[in-house]
Amino acid sequence: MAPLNDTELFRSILRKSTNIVAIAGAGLSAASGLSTSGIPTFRDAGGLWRSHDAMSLATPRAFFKDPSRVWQFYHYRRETALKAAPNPGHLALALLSVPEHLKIIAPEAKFTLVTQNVDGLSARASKQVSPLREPELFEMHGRLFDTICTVCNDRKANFNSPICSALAGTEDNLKNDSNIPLEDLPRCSKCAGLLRPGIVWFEEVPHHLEEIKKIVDDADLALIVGTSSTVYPAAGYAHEIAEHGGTVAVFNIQRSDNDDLAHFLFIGPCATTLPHVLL
Ligand SMILES: CC(C)NC(=O)[C@H](Cc1c[nH]c2ccccc12)NC(=O)[C@H](CCCC/N=C(/NCCC(=O)O)S[C@H]1O[C@H](COP(=O)(O)OP(=O)(O)OC[C@H]2O[C@@H](n3cnc4c(N)ncnc43)[C@H](O)[C@@H]2O)[C@@H](O)[C@H]1O)NC(=O)OCc1ccccc1
Ligand SMILES: [Zn+2]
Repeated sequence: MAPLNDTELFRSILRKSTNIVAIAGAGLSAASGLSTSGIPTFRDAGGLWRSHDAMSLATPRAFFKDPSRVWQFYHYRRETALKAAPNPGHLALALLSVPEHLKIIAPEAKFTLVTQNVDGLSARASKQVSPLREPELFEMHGRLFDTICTVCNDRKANFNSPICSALAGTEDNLKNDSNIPLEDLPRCSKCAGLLRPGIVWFEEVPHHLEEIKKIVDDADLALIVGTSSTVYPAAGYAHEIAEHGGTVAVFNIQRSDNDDLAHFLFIGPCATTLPHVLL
């Protein structure tokens, strides 16, 4: 059956739901960048950064082969995210984490946000709408603003800009790589070992898989927001929820792989559709 975009009907199902989970992707942050094109999604610009395929840079092999290049890639994304701010889409989802608000639109429900984004904008949105509360948020692919030591495994939050002087200004050069010596790349304050970004790269196991599995198993309503649903295990959750009789609502600027199993499809920029449907 073709997915519906009947907001009233969706709201009646939302009101009766008990376990709501949102699965978010790069499209949620698309509207947050300063430049008109916002924060590029992986697909924007053909998924390229400089002349490199962004996904091929997001692997342990790429990092250990050329840490200078991969650090320039993540430095560029850190600086872009630092200049960005949560958009109304982030805020609409963050409000679902506020019990007083959730009680109004879904009296019996629990809400959890699972994001594939590493830009930290959903966490910032939650801080904005409820400063004192730890958001029900799982950043399953890691955080741009975490570092991990490749020697002693120390994980730290690091919002320094630039994260090290050798990377300063490289974010503006969208053409060529500069070859930064290993000793000038971000180093561990404990053992001076080489730091890597606190990101889950391809072939690496995502975070919080156990907790997320329980939430997906219990979910009776899934909001699939701004994702092409091409990367697993995240891309499989909507299927699992539809299979056990849950309702799936897709929010995307265009048709995407998950539409065939969607009960609701809200086409448009999710910074507009999410507040419109949820608030
Ligand atoms: C390419 C794909 C086929 N490969 C995988 O899925 C691989 C391999 C694999 C595992 N299982 C499989 C099963 C089948 C096939 C392959 C696999 N998965 C892995 O390697 C995972 C790890 C994957 C994580 C990799 N790291 C990321 N990110 C951090 C890095 C970084 O950010 O640099 S993935 C990264 O890419 C994905 C990009 O997708 P989207 O976010 O959806 O972005 P995209 O640009 O594609 O689409 C944007 C969408 O938004 C829409 N949009 C745009 N603007 C708007 C707008 N304004 N409003 C609304 N919508 C909008 C567009 O229309 C579009 O639909 C995200 O997940 C993102 O986090 N690890 C793993 O499997 O480990 C082993 C394991 C696992 C479990 C248990 C034991 C062992
Ligand atoms: Zn260390």
